[in-house]
Amino acid sequence: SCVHPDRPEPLDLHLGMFLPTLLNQATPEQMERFFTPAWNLRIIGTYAQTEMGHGTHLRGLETTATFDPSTQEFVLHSPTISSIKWWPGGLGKTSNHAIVLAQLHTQGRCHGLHAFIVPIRDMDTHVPLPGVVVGDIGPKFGFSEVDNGFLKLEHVRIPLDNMLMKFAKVEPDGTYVKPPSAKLTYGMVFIRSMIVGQSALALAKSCTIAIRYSAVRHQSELRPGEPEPQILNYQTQQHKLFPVLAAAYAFTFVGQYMKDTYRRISGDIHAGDYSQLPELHALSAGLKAFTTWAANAAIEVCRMSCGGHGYSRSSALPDIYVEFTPTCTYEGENTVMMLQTASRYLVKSYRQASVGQRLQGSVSYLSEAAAQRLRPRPVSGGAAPLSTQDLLSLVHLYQRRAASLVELAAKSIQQELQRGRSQEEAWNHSSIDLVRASDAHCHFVVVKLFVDKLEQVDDAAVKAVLSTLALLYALKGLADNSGDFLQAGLLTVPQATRVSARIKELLEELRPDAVALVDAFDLNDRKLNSVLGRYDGNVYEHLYEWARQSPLNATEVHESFHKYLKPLRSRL
Ligand SMILES: CCCCCCCCC/C=C/C(=O)SCCNC(=O)CCNC(=O)[C@H](O)C(C)(C)COP(=O)(O)OP(=O)(O)OC[C@H]1O[C@@H](n2cnc3c(N)ncnc32)[C@H](O)[C@@H]1OP(=O)(O)O
Ligand SMILES: Cc1cc2nc3c(=O)[nH]c(=O)nc-3n(C[C@H](O)[C@H](O)[C@H](O)COP(=O)(O)OP(=O)(O)OC[C@H]3O[C@@H](n4cnc5c(N)ncnc54)[C@H](O)[C@@H]3O)c2cc1C
Repeated sequence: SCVHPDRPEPLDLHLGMFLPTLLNQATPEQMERFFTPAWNLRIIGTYAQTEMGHGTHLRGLETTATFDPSTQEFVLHSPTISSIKWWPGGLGKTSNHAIVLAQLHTQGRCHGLHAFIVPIRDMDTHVPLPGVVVGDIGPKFGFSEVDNGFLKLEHVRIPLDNMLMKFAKVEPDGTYVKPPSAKLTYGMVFIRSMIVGQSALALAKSCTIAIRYSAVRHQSELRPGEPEPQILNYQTQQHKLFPVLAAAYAFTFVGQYMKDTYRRISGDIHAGDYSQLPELHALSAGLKAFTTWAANAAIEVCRMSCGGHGYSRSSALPDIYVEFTPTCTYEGENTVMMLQTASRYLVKSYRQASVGQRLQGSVSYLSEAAAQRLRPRPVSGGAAPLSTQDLLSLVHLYQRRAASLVELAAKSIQQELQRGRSQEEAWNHSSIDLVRASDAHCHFVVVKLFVDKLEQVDDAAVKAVLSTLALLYALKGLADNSGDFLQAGLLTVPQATRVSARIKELLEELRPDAVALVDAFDLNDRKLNSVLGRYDGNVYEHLYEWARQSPLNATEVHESFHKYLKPLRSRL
């Protein structure tokens, strides 16, 4: 992706959404007219979909685009205060165009959300155009480099061929031509797929900083009379950081898989084959939510594992957190994405498998589970023997947990319906189960992809240490979610005890390779921008140097002494 992955920038939306949306939804003529100047930064655009009143509920968006056949124009309008476009990155002060998502009205009928290219500022003076009220939405939790903005459109007219018409069309007489698939206008699959790789990068940066720092930080006493040990020798420190390290590798492989899958399926879509779009949507929505939630929590674990210095901006961990955390909200709020994966894919696949349909792709295990349900259950009914060494058996355990939770969610809906609830109410009263099912499905996909990746590793030593990481990732996930596995009859209490013991062994096994494993991410000091995570480990001298550079230290006596303290003293 041409987007600068390190720090948010005002051009992120232009590069990360405006250009890709043109590539996906513009006609060849529109590419000529808009893509070329946009590539040369003459046109700078943003993606204006969210409004003050709606971000998730796309069908509830209020901005209208009404076709006027007498002038061959669309009239773009914000009818209410809640319809004002709100949040788009780069909208406040940077962009001179916006791709505006609006409800299309033509010949007296509404045809739902479509994309329109709307000039918002004069190309030379950058002054907002007539009918355009635009500005910045004000300070935020972070993203201070980005002018997230608001946009109020007051009967702004744009030409007919400013509607992105690769799929849907409006004829000069106002006739609406449907797209080959209504789902093509949703978009956002590209960026959700890319965000999975961003989760991996955020984890790699955070655990590189925390593990390197834990190797140079000495604190307290392990054996009386001996020098203070590296804090990386404490089991609790390893228990915090090594699962994050394992997840960083896991998500790196998943991020690559997601990118490859996006490329493959979007290629099919451009060739007119839309059959894989549901799988791509479900996978990108689910993995975006799963990996961002996990990474978001892990960044904080890394920060707190660095003690006080972790809280200093010199560590870079506060900035990594502040810049990463909105990924759980934007591009599809995580809970909503998990519900999409469950409701629009997993439960639908479960029902198809229950009537004997052979499923493909990431849900093929549901067919196996359906066939299993038809076979007589073993008398023992107990959990199968558990190997804490055999990765393939662990993948199978995750698969069975996912199948069990999808079945539990589907049965919950059925029970709610039998209680007389409506479809919508039955789904809403099962949504906790639906999110759990999606989470388990994504967790299975991540574990499976990690293990599949090992098959491609030839170097025996590398394969051995990656296998140890994969085992730790799988067993830690099993321990953290043991309730699911116990409830599904996939784990016994003695087995759970063995898992905990095995995790401790793995932490010890990984200790000698921990620093080499973060060095392998090859994140140079400029990219890390962290005093604690410096490659040379020379933390204290650079921490002192960093503090000395603080603006507050520009003068020995700060002006506040003369302005406030001294006058205050004289009045006491
Ligand atoms: C890295 C660089 C950083 C670059 C820097 C990035 C900086 C951050 C920029 C942030 C930008 C943004 O946030 S942009 C704004 C992001 N906003 C969102 O993502 C909005 C989230 N909300 C939604 O997507 C929708 O409201 C959704 C939740 C899907 C519900 O919509 P609907 O009710 O219309 O749809 P449903 O009835 O649920 O589903 C109808 C059918 O459409 C399918 N469907 C739904 N969405 C689909 C989709 N996207 N693609 C394909 N198919 C889809 C479903 O599977 C259903 O298929 P069938 O079952 O077969 O019918
Ligand atoms: C830093 C940042 C940058 C952004 N950049 C852009 C941009 O460039 N362009 C753009 O168009 N937008 C952008 N957005 C907006 C973003 O896409 C929305 O904030 C996001 O889609 C969530 O929608 P919302 O804010 O309406 O939250 P809501 O949907 O109101 O979420 C609030 C709560 O309601 C819950 N909820 C909502 N619907 C359901 C449901 N159906 N079932 C269960 N629970 C539900 C959610 O889970 C959440 O807990 C950005 C946001 C941020 C924070």
